[in-house]
Amino acid sequence: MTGGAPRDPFGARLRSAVSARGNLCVGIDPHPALLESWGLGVDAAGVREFSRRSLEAFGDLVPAVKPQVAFFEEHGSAGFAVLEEVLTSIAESGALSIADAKRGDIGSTMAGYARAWLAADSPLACDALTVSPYLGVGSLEAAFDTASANNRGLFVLARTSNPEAGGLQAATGPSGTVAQSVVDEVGHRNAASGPGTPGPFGVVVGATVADPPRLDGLRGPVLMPGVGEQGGTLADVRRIAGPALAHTLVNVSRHVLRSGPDVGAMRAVVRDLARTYRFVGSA
Ligand SMILES: O=c1ccn([C@@H]2O[C@H](COP(=O)(O)O)[C@@H](O)[C@H]2O)c(=O)[nH]1
Repeated sequence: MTGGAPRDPFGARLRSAVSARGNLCVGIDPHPALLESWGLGVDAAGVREFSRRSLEAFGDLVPAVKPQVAFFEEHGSAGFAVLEEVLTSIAESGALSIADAKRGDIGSTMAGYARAWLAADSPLACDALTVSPYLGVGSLEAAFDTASANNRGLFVLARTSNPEAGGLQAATGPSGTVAQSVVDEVGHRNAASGPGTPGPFGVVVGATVADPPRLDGLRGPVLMPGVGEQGGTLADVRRIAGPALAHTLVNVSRHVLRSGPDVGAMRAVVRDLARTYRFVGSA
C-alpha cells in the first residue's frame, strides 16, 4: 500500500469488500517447501514470483489477502522489499491487505511497529495488521491509535488455532478466560462504531478451537485461520463466529497454495472456496 492513508474507515472498507467478494481471505505463505514444489528458488526472487502468481490467481476474487510476514522476513532486506511490492499489488487487485506479523511489545516500542505497519506513508503500510496482546492489550495502544488515525485496522490474537494455545489463552481469571478478556477489551474500543458496520479492531480466533470466546460484544471483524490444512470446517466457522459471521474473514493458505503453481488450478480452488465461505445475508 502506498500513497497515504485510505479515505474510508477500515470497518466500512471491510464490509464493502465482503459484500462484493464474500468472506474468504487467502494467505500468501511462501514456505520453503512450497517454493520448491513450485520449482522456485528458496530466496527472495522465488518469493516474488510465488507472490505474483498467487495474486494473479486470486487477488481479484477475495476481499482480503494475508501475506505471512515470516516467510518474507526470513530472506532479510530482500524479502522485505518483496513484501513492500506485494502490499502494493494487493491494493491494485482491489483486495484488503492483512500483514500477518503478530507484533507486540511494551508501549514505547509498539509505537515503532505501529509507525512501520500502519502510518500513512510507511513503505510497509497495510490495511490491517495482526498484533499480539500477550504483553497486555493496553500495550497495543499506539497501534490502536495509529490504525484509527489512518483508517486502518488491527486483528488482535485472542484464541489462536494452534494446539499449544489453550493452556494460556483458555486459562480462567475473575472475568472469564484470557481469550474472552482480550475480545472484551477489543470490543470496548469498537464501541463508537455504528450498527451494521464493524469497528476497525478485530480479533483472531482459530477455526480449530473447541472452546472459543463469545464474540457478541466485539462489534468488529474476526480473522479465522485454521480451515483446510489445520482441519477446521465450515461448520466450525459457523459455530465459532456466531453473531460475528457476516464480518468474519476465513483464512485459507496452504490448501490453496498447494494447488499451484498453475494459476488456473489455484483460481479454481479459490472460486470453489469463495462460494462456500460467503456469509453476507446469511443468518
Ligand atoms: O491462530 C492463528 C493465527 C494465525 N495463523 C496463520 O494463518 C495461516 C494459516 O495457514 P494454513 O496454511 O491455512 O494453515 C498461517 O499464516 C498462520 O501463521 C494461524 O494459522 N492461526
